[in-house]
Amino acid sequence: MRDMHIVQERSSGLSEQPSPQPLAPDNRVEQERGIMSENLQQEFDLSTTAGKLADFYARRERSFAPSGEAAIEKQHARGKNTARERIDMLLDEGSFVEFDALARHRTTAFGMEAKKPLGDGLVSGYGTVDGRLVAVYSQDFTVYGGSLSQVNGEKIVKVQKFALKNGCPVIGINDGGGARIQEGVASLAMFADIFRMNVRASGVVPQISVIMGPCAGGAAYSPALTDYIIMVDKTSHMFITGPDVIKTVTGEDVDMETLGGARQHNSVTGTSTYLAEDEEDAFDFVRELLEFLPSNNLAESLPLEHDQEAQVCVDDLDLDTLIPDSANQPYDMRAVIESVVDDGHFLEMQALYAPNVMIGYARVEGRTVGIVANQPMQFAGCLDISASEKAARFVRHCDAFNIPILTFVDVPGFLPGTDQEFNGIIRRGAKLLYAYAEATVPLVTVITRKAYGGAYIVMGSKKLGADINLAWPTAQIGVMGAQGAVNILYRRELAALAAEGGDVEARRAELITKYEEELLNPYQAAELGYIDEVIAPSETRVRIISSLRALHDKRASTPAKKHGNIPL
Ligand SMILES: CC(C)(COP(=O)(O)OP(=O)(O)OC[C@H]1O[C@@H](n2cnc3c(N)ncnc32)[C@H](O)[C@@H]1OP(=O)(O)O)[C@@H](O)C(=O)NCCC(=O)NCCSC(=O)CC(=O)O
Repeated sequence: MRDMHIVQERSSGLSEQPSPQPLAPDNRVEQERGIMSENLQQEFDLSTTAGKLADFYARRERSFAPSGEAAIEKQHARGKNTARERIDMLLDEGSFVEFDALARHRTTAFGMEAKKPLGDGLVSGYGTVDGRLVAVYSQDFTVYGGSLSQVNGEKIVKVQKFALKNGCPVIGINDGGGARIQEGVASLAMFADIFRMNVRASGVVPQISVIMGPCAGGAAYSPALTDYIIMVDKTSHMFITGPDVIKTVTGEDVDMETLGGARQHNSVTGTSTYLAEDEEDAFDFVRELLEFLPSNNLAESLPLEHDQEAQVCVDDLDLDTLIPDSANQPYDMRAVIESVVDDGHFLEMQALYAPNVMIGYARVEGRTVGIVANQPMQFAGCLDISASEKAARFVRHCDAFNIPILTFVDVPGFLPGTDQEFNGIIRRGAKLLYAYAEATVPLVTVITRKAYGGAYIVMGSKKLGADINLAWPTAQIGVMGAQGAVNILYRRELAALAAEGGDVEARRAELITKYEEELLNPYQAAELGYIDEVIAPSETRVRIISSLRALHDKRASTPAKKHGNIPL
């Protein structure tokens, strides 16, 4: 019989799967066997069973710190945890089962045969988070700077395949110097295998990358192919070419933090999903994210207990006074989201990037929903290139993993300007159209105020495929805002009035009021069936509950094809 840890599960409220049984012995067991580290280098009598076991335990013990204690201290001094400590921080206690702990590189170049640390710079295997299976790998910076070798690349591919076969998320913890220089193309080629597996797994199992050190060159492209990238403030850096190469080629001076620090990738490039304060915060975020996600594209995310009342309650009434009388005055769309989801809890993704649109997860009656919402507090909620791409990728992710999407609309249009036009808003804004139009998951859209022009169509409109479209009495659904419409429709009349010396502004104001009353409301859309129901704001939570109940078993089919051709 084997000695094993008792697997201690986090108490999460999730219904739990049987956990894998860990094999790694704890220290007490090792002590009883009398083979603690001071004895590790001794010779064993391999002609006896006891000697073979002692030799095995010694090898395994060595694999836990392949570069020795000094290297671990150096890693700590950098403000970073080791590859193993990180896995322990992420997984349920004692649940980690390691693969390939005894793997070694096969390179002889540059005297490398003299240094063949066990595990070859990567700790990998499987374990559980909140009792649910995950595959994991973690680069060990203490071994050749965590660089990617042929052997540790094969280890990564092994856990990717394991995740794909067993339908579990795969989490990669990155802390490495890219391709192992001494191995040349043997190392480079492994990137291709890893990228291909990233692409095969895309849309099948959730893929999460946690960046906890350098992640440069080719190494940056594997995280880029995954669904989420979590970066730790100050200690993580991603870039394709580093400061030295940039200086040589372009003459630009740039430091690591400015080039590829966590803040840059969270607020400017949109590469990162979450800016973690420290490593603990990063893993807290990953665990919470995993709670919202299904394990694979054929599974549902696990429902949690909830105490939602399916009828309007006192707290719901706050929404009836949220929308300002003036259409130009902003309000916080987050208040709408928080008032309709369970416990007011919204886990926002990419909060620092393109904040004019918010994306993230919440629950309704205990079940995961994806949320896409214009934010009138930022650029008046306009859609621009960054917001369109951010929301498009999220919609496609939710669709791939069967997560219903709630869309909250207050959008005055696409952001005007030559900057947007020259940077390709036609092509890049079309991504969001594409994403909504191809989505087959339940789609529920609520228009709170402005829904103008093409942006109205994009944001989960009825004809684009949404299942249930709701609007508040404050909704303004039209081709454009009143000012712009009046200036176009009555240009001649207003010019003639100006030439006669008449009161142009008074007439303009009169025409604006007429346009607003006749066309900027939800009722024309409701007459045409593009809005299924006009509801009081306070009825929104209850109506979302009933909509999602009704759509739970939605079936939708799409024509057979290899794949579409989304504008990229
Ligand atoms: C990753 C780093 C920023 C970390 O800098 P630090 O100052 O923190 O640490 P350091 O330089 O002392 O490195 C720690 C140990 O790791 C080793 N080391 C670092 N990177 C390595 C690599 N790619 N291959 C083999 N060993 C490597 C160092 O020699 C050192 O070994 P020891 O402890 O024995 O002294 C830097 O080492 C670095 O810039 N490395 C090279 C990155 C790179 O250019 N990679 C190739 C990318 S090309 C690629 O991936 C393909 C492509 O893009 O096309």
